[in-house]
Amino acid sequence: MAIPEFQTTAVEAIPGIASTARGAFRTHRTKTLQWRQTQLRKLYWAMEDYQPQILEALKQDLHKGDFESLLTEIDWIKKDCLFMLDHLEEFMKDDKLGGPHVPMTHSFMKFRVRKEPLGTVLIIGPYNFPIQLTLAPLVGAIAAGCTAVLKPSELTPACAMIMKELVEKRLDTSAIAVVNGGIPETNALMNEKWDKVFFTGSAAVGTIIAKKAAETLTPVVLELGGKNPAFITKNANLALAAKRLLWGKTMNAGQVCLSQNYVLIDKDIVPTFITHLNQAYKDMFPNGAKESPDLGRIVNQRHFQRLKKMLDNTKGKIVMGGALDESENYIEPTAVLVDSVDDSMMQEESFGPIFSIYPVNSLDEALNVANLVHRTPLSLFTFGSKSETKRILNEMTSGGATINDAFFHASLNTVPFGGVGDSGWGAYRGKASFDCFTHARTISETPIWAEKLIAIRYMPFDVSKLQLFTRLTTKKPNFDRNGKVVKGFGYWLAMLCGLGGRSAKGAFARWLVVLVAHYLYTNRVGN
Ligand SMILES: NC(=O)c1ccc[n+]([C@@H]2O[C@H](COP(=O)([O-])OP(=O)(O)OC[C@H]3O[C@@H](n4cnc5c(N)ncnc54)[C@H](O)[C@@H]3O)[C@@H](O)[C@H]2O)c1
Ligand SMILES: CC1=C(/C=C/C(C)=C/C=C/C(C)=C/C=C/C=C(C)/C=C/C=C(C)/C=C/C=C(\C)C=O)C(C)(C)CCC1
Repeated sequence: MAIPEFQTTAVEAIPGIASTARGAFRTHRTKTLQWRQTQLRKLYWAMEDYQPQILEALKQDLHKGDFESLLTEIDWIKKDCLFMLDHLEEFMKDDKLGGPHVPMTHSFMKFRVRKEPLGTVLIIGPYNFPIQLTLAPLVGAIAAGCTAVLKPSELTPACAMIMKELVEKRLDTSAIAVVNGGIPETNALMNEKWDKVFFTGSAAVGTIIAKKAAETLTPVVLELGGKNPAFITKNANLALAAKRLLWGKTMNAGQVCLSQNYVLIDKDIVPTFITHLNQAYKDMFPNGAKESPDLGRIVNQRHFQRLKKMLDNTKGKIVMGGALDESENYIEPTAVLVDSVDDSMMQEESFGPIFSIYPVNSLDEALNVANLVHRTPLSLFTFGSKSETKRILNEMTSGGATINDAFFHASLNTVPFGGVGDSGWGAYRGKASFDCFTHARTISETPIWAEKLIAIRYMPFDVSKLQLFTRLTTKKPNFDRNGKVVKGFGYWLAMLCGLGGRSAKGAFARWLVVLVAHYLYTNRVGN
């Protein structure tokens, strides 16, 4: 089966496509467990059956090797479908509210949280993992019972066309559609009313999307990029740090939103680190990176030129790699030793196989620089002692973080993934994907028979009844005006009854030990 030639969707057709998806949601059929399961099962098999075409499309668009395409794109989505199918019924169930959430006075009103699909959603994908980052949000949308329109990146046209075909041939086409194109088509889509827009891409375009969505108070998820730091201290295993950080910059030719932009490293260990980096490079690419069937290419000329400009403008020194070949958008994995935060290699998001090494005098300086370059990056990486790692995690935030490695925290499709601040809003993957497209709707049910009990709320009010109500529903604070915990009579009584245990479990365990000890003592041999 050949990959169809890229074709943009007619802008005039877009309102109709959106309206069909909205209409499908209004039929309520996408809310059923059966519809969700069927679509997820069909998506799973579509990924299996279209595997050869997807592999070919990823090769055409990004020169992606089969190993990466299977691991991070095709098998990723299959795993997503299976995870959702395994947990869907459990995720869809109402959360019954009781215990600490609902006081005794409200206990007969059956408070619960119902999980409702948000409605019809728009998913806008980027080019770097074109299949994963367009279809993984779709898995969440289907699981939640939403209808969806996908807008894959036009920079990976073969993948965009395969996704269109796959959706149109295998899924419920009145509920799920693919619109192909670039800016005009995305603008036309954004002129429609959505119940959520899920955008993955650059901060610049994310800003455009968020502004437009704000006009109609449409909620948005933004999965953006960042200038991600790696910290290396004298206590790190330098050979391992070099190897693992090189991995982070070679997967998908470094076109990974999470990969390190720069490495902050103690100045005394810079030469050793560079030696290890070059050794790791030789081990990974024994015949040179360009000859490797595993290393991808930069997606297009524009991005090739963007990366070339970063290298042309640097005042730093290339200490690994440095070769470029415009004819095939090839950039060798490259490290540049820099001495200023104003360097082009520090200022721009690399999103390619190039990164900078910035020597520092101390961890204090490293933290200052990192907070200055980008205070809320998508990820950060630490290589050092436990206490240094603790300090870095405490003094600098990020969407996610990995200790002793490049972006490994994002290598699992079942744990939440997202940015913080200007590297992203919202999270998905695993249960978070279901929650992302779900409205948590609190429901209560007032029993008819309870009318007398709750008549206190009606005018004319009776203050004496309010006092009783307040006594029943209000807890006394166990702290004073200075924020200090007050250990009153209740506290000491609980401690005494619990034999010093602070929780019911602890008290139970203590009493159990006492009773067993007592039993053994009274029944001891010779008694
Ligand atoms: N956090 C994440 O999960 C994540 C994942 C991948 C990429 N990224 C980020 O995405 C960026 C690279 O991806 P990209 O180049 O595909 O991003 P991009 O922002 O250029 O494009 C993303 C999408 O927006 C559309 N688009 C582009 N310009 C537009 C405009 N002016 N108006 C409306 N829509 C427009 C594109 O067609 C595409 O579908 C990097 O910054 C990277 O860090 C983030
Ligand atoms: C436990 C047993 C074994 C050991 C198995 C081991 C150690 C397996 C290790 C597997 C590894 C290293 C897997 C790495 C996976 C990396 C992935 C999936 C990376 C994904 C990256 C992504 C999705 C990037 C996303 C980018 C984004 C969102 C932005 O641009 C055996 C096998 C030894 C024996 C049995 C028991």
